Amino acid sequence: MNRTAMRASQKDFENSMNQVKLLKKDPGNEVKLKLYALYKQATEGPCNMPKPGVFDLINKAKWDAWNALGSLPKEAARQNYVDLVSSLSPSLESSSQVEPGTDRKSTGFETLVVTSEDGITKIMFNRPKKKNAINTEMYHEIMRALKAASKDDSIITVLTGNGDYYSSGNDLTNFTDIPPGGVEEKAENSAVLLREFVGCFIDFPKPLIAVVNGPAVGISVTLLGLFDAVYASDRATFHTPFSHLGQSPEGCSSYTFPKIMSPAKATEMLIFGKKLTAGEACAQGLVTEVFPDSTFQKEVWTRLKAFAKLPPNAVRISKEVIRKREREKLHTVNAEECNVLQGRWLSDECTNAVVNFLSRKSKL
Ligand SMILES: CCCCCCCCCCC/C=C/C(=O)SCCNC(=O)CCNC(=O)[C@H](O)C(C)(C)COP(=O)(O)OP(=O)(O)OC[C@H]1O[C@@H](n2cnc3c(N)ncnc32)[C@H](O)[C@@H]1OP(=O)(O)O
Repeated sequence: MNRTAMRASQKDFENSMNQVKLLKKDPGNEVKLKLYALYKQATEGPCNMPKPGVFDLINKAKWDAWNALGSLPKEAARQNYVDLVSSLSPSLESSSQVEPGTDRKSTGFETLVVTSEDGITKIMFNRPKKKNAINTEMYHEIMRALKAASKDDSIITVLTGNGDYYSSGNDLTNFTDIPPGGVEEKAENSAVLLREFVGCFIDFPKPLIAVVNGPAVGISVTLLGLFDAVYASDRATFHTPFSHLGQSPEGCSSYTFPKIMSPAKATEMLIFGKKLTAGEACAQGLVTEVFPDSTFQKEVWTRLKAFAKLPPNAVRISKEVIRKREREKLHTVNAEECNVLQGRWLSDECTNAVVNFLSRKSKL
């Protein structure tokens, strides 16, 4: 039906708003911005809000889209909204039909799938469409899952990723939701969050195993220095491009990496951003063993199930004996790294790198 000659009623408008919620496929940022702008124009009229600051990327993009509609009348905006939604209709389907393996809640977590069986608690990053980038919610959920795993009856805990990536590290959109207190407050809160997050890995009482199913970036790599074993597919790569991002090492890697792989090799990774293959990471001691991707899951899980049959108290006590001497030192290093990073996040070097990624000008 050609709706352009018609005037959309309030009911049509409301129906379209409901249809948007049922979109199966993400229509993309450009369409979402258009929908947002038309909705605001249809309900509030022309944009007369103050322009958001340069760091507030998402709100600035929304403001730009709304402001670009100028003095378009409310009725016309309502009609354009209805037309735009109806043009998206091929992708309108019930949200219950979402395929498995997408970013949907399955176990009380939005960003993780956490399962426990055969003496193993598995924490799987579950944002495959975003390469398992760690957003603020995921930082909190990982901490919650680790705290629960430390108390459950499993013998070992495993972290892995859903999809083709292990994790692409910190979600760079974490830089965009700036609170009323401004970017300084955001940096301060983020340093507190990061310190608590890394602290959960330092204090974890059971063997912590990484099953690195694909490329790993940033904090998902640095944390590996705090794991008890790291098994990697030969598809995995290990990349810590902190200087490129105007940032500095975290996850205690400024301390663990030089110890694990020698100061010079750690420098190549942490300062110069050298990306290691799984084989190279194994040669440097960061990875315990590499498996061909075709047999990776089968071989690793067979091995982990055997580990999980060991006597639980012996396993836990041995981990304590191996790790306890280092714990205090690691907490000190963690605090220092977070402190330095807090300053880095406010630097032009970091801001430019994040803006370039978010405006699609750069990728690693
Ligand atoms: C003011 C202070 C606030 C600070 C808050 C910080 C809190 C704690 C920080 C702790 C310190 C951590 C540091 C790090 O981890 S540094 C590493 C950061 N990661 C990156 O820089 C990776 C960026 N991603 C890429 O370069 C590429 O996406 C990648 C090479 C990983 C994959 O490329 P490919 O072409 O294969 O795939 P796409 O780029 O198309 O990716 C698919 C979609 O996923 C989105 N994506 C992927 N990674 C990230 C990410 N890290 N952050 C945000 N979004 C990510 C990508 O944009 C695509 O999305 P769309 O489909 O919507 O376009």
